[in-house]
Formats: sequence, C-alpha cells, structure tokens
Amino acid sequence: MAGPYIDVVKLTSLTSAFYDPDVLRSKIRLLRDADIDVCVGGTCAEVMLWQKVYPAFLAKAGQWGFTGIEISDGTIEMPDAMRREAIDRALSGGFRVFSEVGRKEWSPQTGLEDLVSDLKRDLACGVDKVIVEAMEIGQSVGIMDAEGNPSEEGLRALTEAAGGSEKVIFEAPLRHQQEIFIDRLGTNVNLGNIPPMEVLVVEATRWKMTGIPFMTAYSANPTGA
Ligand SMILES: O=C(O)[C@H](CS(=O)(=O)O)OP(=O)(O)O
Repeated sequence: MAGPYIDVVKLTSLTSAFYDPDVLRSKIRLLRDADIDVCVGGTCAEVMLWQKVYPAFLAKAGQWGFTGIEISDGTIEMPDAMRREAIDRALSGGFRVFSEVGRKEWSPQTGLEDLVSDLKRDLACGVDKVIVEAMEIGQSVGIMDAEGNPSEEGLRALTEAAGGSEKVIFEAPLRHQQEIFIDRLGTNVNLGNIPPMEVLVVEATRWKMTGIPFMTAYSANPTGA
C-alpha cells in the first residue's frame, strides 16, 4: 500500500540472516515487483568484512535478490582502503551502494567535521547516497541532540558538502525530526529509518508542509485510489 512512497527497504542490521528462507524470498520478490530496492543492513556487511567473508556475502546477497548494499563503520574500525575496496566490490557486483556516516555509540569520531569528510570521501568513491546515522532511536547520535533535534549546523554542513540534499539520506525515525528535515530541506528530502507503519504518515507530513490542499493529494494519488 505504501509502495509508491518508498525507494529503498533495508532489512536492518543482521535480521535477514534469521528469516525463514521462503519468507525472505517472497518478501524480496514483493518489494522488487513494486520497484523498490532492497538493501542489507550495514551492520551485516560490517560483520562479513570483519569475518573476512565479504566477497561470498556479496554473491549470496545477489542470489537472494538484494539490490542494495550498505557500507558503514557503525560498530567496527574501518580503514579508508578497506572501505573503498568494499564499496568498489559492491559496485562491481551491480549493487546500488549506500554508505553510512556516523557511529552507533557516542565517540569523538562522531564530530561534524568527521561526518562531513566521511561523506565527501564516500561520494568520491561513487556511492549512490550517503546515509547520516541516527539509528532507530534517533536521539543522542550523529547530528541529533538528546531530544532528537538535528543540529542546524549539521544540516547545513552536510548538505553543502554533498552539493544539496539529493545525495543524502537522513535517518529520522521520530516525527518531530521528520518535520524539521522537511521544513529545512524541502518536501522531497530523503528520510531513512522510517518504520513501515509510518510511511504514509511521513508522506502526509510532506504534503501538509507544502501547504498543498489535501484534495489535490486525493486527485493525484499515484495508487489511483
Ligand atoms: O544504522 C541503522 O540505522 C540500522 C539500525 S540501528 O542502528 O541498529 O538502530 O543499522 P543497520 O545495521 O545499518 O541496519
């Protein structure tokens, strides 16, 4: 039902390893039939790199029908050369490659300057889009403060570094922060970590904040309903 409003579904973290195979296959098929990319969680790729089985993992992900790979260093240290190679291999394997900047725990490495230079490095490596880490909690991580408000300086610096917001996906699981991103960066800003049940709410928020009368939304509804 929410398909027209979704570009990519991430089977988060390591969860795809624990699906019943038939369920995983049919879920991926359903998403692909709706023209939605399906991506493996970044933590999963981190584990595969750490265990030195990354090439086999890419092959398997392709066989399952995943179309996206996320390269992150949320839980492991990843030298630049290793990151570049991981991105290159995924690109050569025909995947859409998303990278993620920011760590899953507070550390000096989550400073804004590091996020900006990591974003620039990854875009130069040819990733499709760079995800800004906010996890599923959305608070006290990356550019989010303890209440889940993104820093204005962070928004500005990251979008400037990316030449606009088109190449950036801001993880924004909380409603008030979704509104802030839409207000500051426009209706079509890429938002990530939207729980499946919230997709239509986010779409309605995008419309609400453009000020377009909802009757227009009913007429333009791409589902034809
Ligand atoms: O980085 C993410 O957004 C996700 C979910 S969380 O950080 O575990 O809340 O992790 P990922 O491993 O990229 O799916």
